[in-house]
Amino acid sequence: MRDTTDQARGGGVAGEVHLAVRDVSKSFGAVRVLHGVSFDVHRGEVLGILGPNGAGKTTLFNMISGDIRPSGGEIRLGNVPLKGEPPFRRCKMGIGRTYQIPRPYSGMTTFENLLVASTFGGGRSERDSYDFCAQVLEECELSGKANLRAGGLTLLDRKRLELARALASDPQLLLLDEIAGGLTDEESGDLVALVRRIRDRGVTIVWIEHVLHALLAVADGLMVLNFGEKIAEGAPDTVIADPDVKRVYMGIEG
Ligand SMILES: Nc1ncnc2c1ncn2[C@@H]1O[C@H](COP(=O)(O)OP(=O)(O)OP(=O)(O)O)[C@@H](O)[C@H]1O
Repeated sequence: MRDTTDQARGGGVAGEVHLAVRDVSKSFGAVRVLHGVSFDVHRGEVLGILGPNGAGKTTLFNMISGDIRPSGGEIRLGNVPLKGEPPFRRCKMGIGRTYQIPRPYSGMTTFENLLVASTFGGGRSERDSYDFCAQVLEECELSGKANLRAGGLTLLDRKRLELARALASDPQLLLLDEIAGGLTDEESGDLVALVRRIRDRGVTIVWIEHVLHALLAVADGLMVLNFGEKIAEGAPDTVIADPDVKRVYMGIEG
């Protein structure tokens, strides 16, 4: 049985603010990486985050997941300030994430990787985890790979496993960091279909991605970062037509 209530895990009503980021900044020593970034993500929404290399996108995720602390500002899950909550608590509160470079336990099987995420990350009992992880494997089209060592999987399957591990903690807010990078068009199409299925279950998704067509296929809204500052936010069509975005992100002079 879970040791956290649905409310404590950020359970709530579709459409309400699920994640609130307010005036968040981060500096590493004298290097300012993010400055005064604010945005909301509504429950059930898919927000895509774009920005050139080094814009501060992953740093933002690291602060939401609790891997690093902001230098200033506030992050709230619903109405709950996340300040002071360590990553494992945030995971139990319903925040799941993937890493840009997949981080499976390579010596364990695919299924064992999910069990670890489900029991330690999601707080499920081992007994409950077996059925739950089998469902996640099926959803991520990894059932046939359940007993293979994670270290021997193809790139697509490693990306699927990275996503499956995040899902095994049963998140209500899922942070995806460049899961389509390096895949063929067909493979990234499969991944988009999977992200849509997860969204259709009501999971809120924030997706950092350079593969624009993958993001545009599923995002309800886009936000663009450049040199640590938000330069655009809104409906996908409006954002990609924005002259600043074209110049900065796509290298097109308007
Ligand atoms: N722990 C750290 N110490 C010092 N500098 C860091 C640290 N983490 C990130 N940075 C710097 O912060 C900046 C933003 O990095 P970040 O990884 O957030 O960018 P990004 O937008 O995710 O880029 P990419 O698209 O290449 O993944 C970079 O200049 C990076 O070198």
